[in-house]
Amino acid sequence: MDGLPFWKMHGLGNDFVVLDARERPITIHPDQARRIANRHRGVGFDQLLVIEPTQTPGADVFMRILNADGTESGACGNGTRCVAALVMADTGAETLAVETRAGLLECRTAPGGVTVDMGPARLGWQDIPLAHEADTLHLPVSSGALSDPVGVSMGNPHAIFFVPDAEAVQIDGVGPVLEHDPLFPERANIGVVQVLGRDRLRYRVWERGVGVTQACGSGACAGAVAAIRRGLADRTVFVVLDGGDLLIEWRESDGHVLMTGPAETSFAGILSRDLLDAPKDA
Ligand SMILES: N[C@H](CCC[C@H](N)C(=O)O)C(=O)O
Repeated sequence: MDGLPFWKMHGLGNDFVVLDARERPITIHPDQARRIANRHRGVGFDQLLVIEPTQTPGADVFMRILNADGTESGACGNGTRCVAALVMADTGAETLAVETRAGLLECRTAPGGVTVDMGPARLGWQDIPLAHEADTLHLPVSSGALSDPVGVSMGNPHAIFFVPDAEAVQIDGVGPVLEHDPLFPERANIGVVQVLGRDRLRYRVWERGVGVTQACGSGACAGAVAAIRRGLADRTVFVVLDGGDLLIEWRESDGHVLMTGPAETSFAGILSRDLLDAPKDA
């Protein structure tokens, strides 16, 4: 059966369909992405990641990131670990430079998985971006019991709300409302953080273009940066997500955020032509 090979991978349960376009171009339209993302009629994924060649000096590959709703993202931390693990296993390299829309991410093998330099945390209101000037340490947006978040971009927009009990938040209720708040012209990933200690944060997420996921690497980075900016955590913290823990360091010397965690392959498969030639209204 003619079709398109893929790998199904995940980082702490944040799951991906990975396509390798290094040898031949692959174009996935938003409606095709939505069809493949469908967990009943397709394969199912939080993000679809396409590995592409790049001419950018210093970069080894380009990684295109599509959310389950077909929208593009500039960052995907868990996905970057998975793509890096796949390509490094293929080439035998111990390091890899992954280019995304948001910049060049240096990856290296680490005990238990992969360390990614996610680049600098972007803290200015235009970087998030916001619809108008605001103090990114105290954003003027709220819904239900959530209010007064910190805005951080890791190449994608995040609003981080601090709560006394992360498990008590009805994130599938407030998440979609906040994701689409007019303060966020490009929408936003919505994170809730409960501080467990100066070196440990509990983080749950409503992802832009996806919904509730088991983990969000860029969100864990944003949550750590937000907690450190608020004086609630030290510069190296464990972030406890539904799917497991990530180690995050917000490096003092250059403001870069380092994320270390697992990258796992579930299976390899073939996307059938039926799925790829999906009707345009999929
Ligand atoms: N799961 C990804 C985040 C994807 C963010 C995406 N939902 C967006 O539109 O920014 C991560 O591990 O960083």
